[in-house]
Amino acid sequence: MVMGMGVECNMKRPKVLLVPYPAQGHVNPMLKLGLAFVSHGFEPIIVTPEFIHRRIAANTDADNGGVRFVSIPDGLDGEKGPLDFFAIEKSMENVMPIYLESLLRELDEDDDGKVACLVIDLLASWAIQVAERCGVPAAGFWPAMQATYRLITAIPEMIHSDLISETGCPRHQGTVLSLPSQPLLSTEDLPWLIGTQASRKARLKFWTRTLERSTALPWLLLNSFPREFIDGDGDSVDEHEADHISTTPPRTNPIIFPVGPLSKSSLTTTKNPSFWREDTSCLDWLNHQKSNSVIYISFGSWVSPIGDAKIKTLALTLESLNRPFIWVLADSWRQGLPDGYSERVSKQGKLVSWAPQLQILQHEAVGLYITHCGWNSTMEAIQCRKRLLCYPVAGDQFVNCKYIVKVWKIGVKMNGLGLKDVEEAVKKVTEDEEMEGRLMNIYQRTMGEEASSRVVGNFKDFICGLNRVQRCKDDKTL
Ligand SMILES: O=c1ccn([C@@H]2O[C@H](COP(=O)(O)OP(=O)(O)O[C@H]3O[C@H](CO)[C@@H](O)[C@H](O)[C@H]3O)[C@@H](O)[C@H]2O)c(=O)[nH]1
Repeated sequence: MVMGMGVECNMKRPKVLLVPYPAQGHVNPMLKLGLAFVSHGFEPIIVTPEFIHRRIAANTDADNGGVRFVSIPDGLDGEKGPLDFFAIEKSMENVMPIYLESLLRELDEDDDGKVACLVIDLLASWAIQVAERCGVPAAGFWPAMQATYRLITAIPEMIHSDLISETGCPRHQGTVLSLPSQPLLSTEDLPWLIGTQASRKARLKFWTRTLERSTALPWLLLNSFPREFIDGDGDSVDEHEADHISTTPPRTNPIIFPVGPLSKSSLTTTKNPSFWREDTSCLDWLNHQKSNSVIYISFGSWVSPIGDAKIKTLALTLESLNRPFIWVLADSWRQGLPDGYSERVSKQGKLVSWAPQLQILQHEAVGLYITHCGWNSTMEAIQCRKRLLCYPVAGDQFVNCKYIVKVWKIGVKMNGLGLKDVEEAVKKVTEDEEMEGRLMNIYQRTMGEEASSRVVGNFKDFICGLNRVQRCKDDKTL
């Protein structure tokens, strides 16, 4: 199934197939990347599993600026409710590859232009083997910070130095890790430490397989800003207390091109492809609130629910804070709310299932953002210069939180969701008079003129590399 309009053009345009991991925080930046390819004369096609395709088709009215979306069968029943990480992994490993392969071969034989390249989200590393089988060049895509990428590439070294076990468990609680030019992280921040012992083990296996497959890639497009590591030592822990992971950066392959943050693409105003219908009524409500008064709360799209008990605690906290709020809470998470809660707070706040997040963050009535520290949300908050109250839940969010709190100092980590925890954090961020200036600094560093021109240059360098490979390929077939 195909949707979205291709750019009207008679010339043959080489195609680029973009394969995101099927989650909102991955498809959004992939679309922006696709738009960058459009501006270089390519025809980008984003390939998603059917369950995602159906959601985007039902909830997004926007034209995609010349990027096409194409679906492939996934063998999943997305109607039944949220799919978990392992169900999606099973589909990616066992069902989707043959369909991507036949789509790729079909498109490559198309008279309108051959497939020049696949851009593959490293969390969808299954597609690397498909590209290899079809003899089409492939670039990796890393949707988050380079710091997290380095942490993942350091897995073999961490096992070797006995910092973690073969199954990914930290050997000692509270061990501090030091990667060159990065803030000190603790072994508790490792991205695969989610859920039960068995799930942690399975997630580490997912990452080691990803690493093995990605060594074959010549390029990696990174959804982070150039020079991420320039002042990376915000923590004051004595270096000697840290366990060093000395061999990083360990690999020369792939060549890394920082082309982000793709959430703030200067190329276009094309909207994100929403998986859920946005409740825009909160924008009108915001217009009636005082400047800087509203707290926005969202835990992104791809977190295990924080659980009924925590939802109840946060609900009561928000009510007691007596400040206006907008809380993104999917219907499936609402059973944790106290009885009659929605009616009780209907004057104070708005509960929405899915929000126009960027527009909310851009609004002057919003003063604070309680966030799970997903990478796109973090960059959107910086774009809108909003102070952050951090409550990381899973994956890379702990690393992002370290940067927000310790390196850039534009937010505070909350120790819990109870009234005292949240009140303390609110006090700390609002009383910090220098935070405004630091937000401006990190905005300039990530999205200012110099950063933007480096991003444009990096993307051009990548395209030059791709064209060189294409010329070699063409020469060989002559
Ligand atoms: O009501 C909402 C809530 C979110 N968003 C958008 O959805 C995206 C969410 O992205 P992100 O903040 O990165 O969160 P997740 O969707 O949870 O992203 C997953 O993918 C990211 C990129 O790899 C990781 O950093 C996160 O930890 C992981 O959970 C952002 O663009 C938001 O603007 C909306 O439009 N409306």
